[in-house]
Amino acid sequence: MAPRKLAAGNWKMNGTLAALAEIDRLLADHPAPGCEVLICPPATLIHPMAARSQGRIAVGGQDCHAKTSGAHTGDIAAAQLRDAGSSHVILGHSERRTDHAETDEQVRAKAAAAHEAGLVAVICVGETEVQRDAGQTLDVISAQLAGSVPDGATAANTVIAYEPVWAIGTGRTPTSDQIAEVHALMRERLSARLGDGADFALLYGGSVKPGNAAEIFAIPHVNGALVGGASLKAEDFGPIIAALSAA
Ligand SMILES: O=C(CO)COP(=O)(O)O
Repeated sequence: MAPRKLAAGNWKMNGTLAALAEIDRLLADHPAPGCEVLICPPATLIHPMAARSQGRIAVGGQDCHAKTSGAHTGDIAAAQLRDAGSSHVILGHSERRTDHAETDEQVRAKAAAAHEAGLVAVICVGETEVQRDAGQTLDVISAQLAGSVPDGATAANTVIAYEPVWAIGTGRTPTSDQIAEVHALMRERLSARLGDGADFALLYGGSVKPGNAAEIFAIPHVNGALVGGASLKAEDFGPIIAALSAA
């Protein structure tokens, strides 16, 4: 099995019901994309987006709790995401690691909960600019992978996204060689630890735009993208989907 190609959008804390018009535009402009398409909107939009996309676009959450239910005000269980129409959930995004002090251990527990609920976990890793400048990138990625990916991870239930923190929302991207180096390392680490590590979809994320998508998708072991700002509008996300379909 070759890794699947996945164009994933992370809407972060953006969008109200009116933004679902972008789904209609995407479906009209790309009726039969040559890759999987996933959008992870704010939790308030999961159910209406799933209803609107009729299974033609996968819908996901941006976080879940490690427990199945209980007294956790403001949190959402993986099974609740699934019940609302999600098939995926982003976990360990750097904004959650920073804003909510999430640790690798917590991300690992959340991913196990996601798997238990039948969701695909999109687990994020990435170095800060200070860590890159200090030459620690490969060590940081190795440690995050080892700590955040649960033992039950398979290519079917887990996707890994490499998102350098300094490239998120900045318009800056690593060089192709820098992305290739990290993706090769991730492939090697997953293959060493998990039976089907060669088949995991590995995404790049951080300032992916229509103008740089084709170049990024040509890099070995890049099987798609996790797109923030450019996933909000069909006119931007559409060309990224087209570039991945053609890759
Ligand atoms: O964080 C990201 C996706 O999860 C990337 O965001 P941008 O594409 O806006 O840089």
